[in-house]
Amino acid sequence: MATEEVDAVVIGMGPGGEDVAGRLATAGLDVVAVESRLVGGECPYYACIPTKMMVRAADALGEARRVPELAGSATVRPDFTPVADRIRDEATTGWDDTAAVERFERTGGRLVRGRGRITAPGEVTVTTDSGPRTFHARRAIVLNPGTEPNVPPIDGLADTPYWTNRDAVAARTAPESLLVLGAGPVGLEFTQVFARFGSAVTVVETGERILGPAEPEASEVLERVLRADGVDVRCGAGVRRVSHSDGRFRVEFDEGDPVEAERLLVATGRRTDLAALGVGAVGLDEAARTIPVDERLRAADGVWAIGDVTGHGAFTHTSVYQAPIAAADVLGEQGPAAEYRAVPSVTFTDPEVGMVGLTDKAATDRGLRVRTGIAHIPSAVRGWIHRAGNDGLIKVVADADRDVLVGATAVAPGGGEVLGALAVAVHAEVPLAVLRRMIYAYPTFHRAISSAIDDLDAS
Ligand SMILES: Cc1cc2nc3c(=O)[nH]c(=O)nc-3n(C[C@H](O)[C@H](O)[C@H](O)COP(=O)(O)OP(=O)(O)OC[C@H]3O[C@@H](n4cnc5c(N)ncnc54)[C@H](O)[C@@H]3O)c2cc1C
Ligand SMILES: NC(=O)c1ccc[n+]([C@@H]2O[C@H](COP(=O)([O-])OP(=O)(O)OC[C@H]3O[C@@H](n4cnc5c(N)ncnc54)[C@H](O)[C@@H]3O)[C@@H](O)[C@H]2O)c1
Repeated sequence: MATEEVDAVVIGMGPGGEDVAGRLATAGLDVVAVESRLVGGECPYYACIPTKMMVRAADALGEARRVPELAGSATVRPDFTPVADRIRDEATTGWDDTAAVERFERTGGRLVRGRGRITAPGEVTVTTDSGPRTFHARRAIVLNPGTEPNVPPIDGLADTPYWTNRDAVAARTAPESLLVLGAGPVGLEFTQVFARFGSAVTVVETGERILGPAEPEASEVLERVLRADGVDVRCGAGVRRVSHSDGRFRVEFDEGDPVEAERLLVATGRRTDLAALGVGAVGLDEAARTIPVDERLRAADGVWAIGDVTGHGAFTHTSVYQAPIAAADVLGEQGPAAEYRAVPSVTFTDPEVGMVGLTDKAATDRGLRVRTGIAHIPSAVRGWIHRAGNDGLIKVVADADRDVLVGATAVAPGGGEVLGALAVAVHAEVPLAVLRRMIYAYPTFHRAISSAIDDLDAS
């Protein structure tokens, strides 16, 4: 088998891989991109985009149900078909990546469909349907393998037709009943969507609260809202056994009664497989979960890594933030280095949970002298006007020694949008004195930021 000489090989065409491969090819490099599934990765076909189409529809149902409290009457009869059609036709084109492949090939790059593995320094071997192909990358190997759903080793689970996010986004109907394992962002977005479409949903979390890494006050608000949506929320619950018969799942717990449901969604986090990627060949730890990278995304000599696998936040915006930095470094160009003090994230429930920087606990664990302030949305003017669906709060975390915000959480209608101002404050390390004297539009949800900062002063 002859080795093919190229300038760069990109393994994995997630959002970041697609970006970096396109940039390198546009710059004139001979680029081979290796993708085993769909060009574009998890986000457009199985994650961000289809789930947010679901969320948009579920939000419309949620708002319509608030009409009686605010504006007369409305009859809501949920139908999942428009959502399923939109995901199939608009978001994923029937899970077909032709347009993305053509977009990449227009940059001059070549796509090789198959699984890539580093087989020696500078060498990638791709297992394709027509046999292995080996490439020698003169300048760079860029790794963007993303993550796979993590399926816990629960007795019986592997033998059942459980769903992961990849199955749930392809649903044609909302199940009559759904049991969700895991109350992280994935589990909670699906939980609320299907609950609002009429499924009887139970969400089971081994941790002591939902959305564990968030501020506890955010978890509390969201749990209350989910319960009001009719969701059975079970925290601190150990699953002992899962079985499936006659079209129904049965889940047994370490304590308490078993639960039966038509569908079971496993949303218990993500996993990587660095051994399969062959990173040991370039001196990296194959047993690790993530690939450590420097501020230019360098992982080893001639190897860069971007996206979820770097462990800097499993978000599309992280992957596409890192991609141009890595591409510039491969091309030997000057440019800004990666900084992660203000990585934002939004869990797109209603209310949205926007977070940036450090939580109170994370800042305290780092040894900072922390002060926090909270403003509750229902008692802010806009929240009071909003009434139905006004659950939420803004919590700010300040470094008392430097008088800047190091983290913030916005749980609110449009909490992800409210987060924008807080993300600027944390990223740019805007002095608290400046945040105190600026003008916040009246009556907006984001005006509650100034109340949270006042609360900080009072604490
Ligand atoms: C249900 C869900 C909802 C989400 N919602 C959001 C959201 O709203 N906002 C947000 O920012 N993030 C969201 N995320 C996270 C987001 O999907 C990821 O962070 C994003 O896809 C970026 O991942 P990535 O670039 O690391 O690679 P991925 O998108 O995971 O793509 C990696 C690609 O590499 C390929 N690959 C892997 N190994 C190999 C190999 N050896 N050879 C060839 N190809 C390989 C895979 O097939 C895949 O296509 C969500 C995730 C899930 C699961
Ligand atoms: N809106 C967004 O930006 C968005 C949306 C979805 C996902 N994501 C990203 O995708 C990643 C994966 O999300 P996720 O929610 O799958 O993972 P996660 O790791 O955030 O949450 C998984 C949850 O499952 C629980 N769990 C683990 N084992 C369990 C078991 N056996 N039974 C019950 N619960 C169990 C964990 O305690 C945890 O709370 C996240 O890191 C997030 O960054 C982002």
